[in-house]
Amino acid sequence: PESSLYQQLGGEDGIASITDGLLREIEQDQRIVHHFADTDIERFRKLLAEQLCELSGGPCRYSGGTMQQSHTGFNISLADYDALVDGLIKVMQQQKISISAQNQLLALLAPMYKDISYR
Ligand code: HEM
Repeated sequence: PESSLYQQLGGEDGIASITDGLLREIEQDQRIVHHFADTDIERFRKLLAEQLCELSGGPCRYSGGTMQQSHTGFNISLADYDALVDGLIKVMQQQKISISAQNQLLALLAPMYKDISYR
C-alpha cells in the first residue's frame, strides 16, 4: 500500500529536520525574519513540528493557538507567505523528499493562507 504523507516526509525525525531546516531558512531570509523578532523560537519549533505531523497524518496533536490568533498583528502578505514556502521547498529538496510528497504538503498548507494573512 502507498505510504502516508507522514511516512513520506520521514516520520518524526524527518519532520524534525524539515522544521529545523525551515527555521534556519527563515533566520537567513531578510524578507521575513523581522516578523520573528519577538518569537519564542523553541515554542514555535515545537508547535510547527506538531502541526506538520498532524497535518500529514502522523500520530501527533497540535497544541498551539489557531492560525488566525497566532498570526494576528503581523500583517502577513502573500509575498511573506511565498518567502516562507520558498524556504520550505528548498529544505524538502535538500532532504530528498519526493516531489509528490512536497506537493501534497504544500496543498495542505495553502488553505491556511486565508487565516494567517492580513491579521
Ligand atoms: C501555511 C503557513 C504557515 C503555518 C502552517 C504556520 C504555522 C505557525 C504555527 C504552528 C505557529 C505557532 C502558533 C502558536 O504560537 O500557538 C506560528 C506562529 C508564527 N508564525 Fe506562522 N505559519 C505559517 C505562515 C507564516 C508566515 C508566512 C509568516 C511570516 C512570514 C509567519 C509568521 C509567524 C510568526 C511571527 C509566529 C510567531 C508568533 C508569536 O511569536 O507569537 N507564519 N505559525
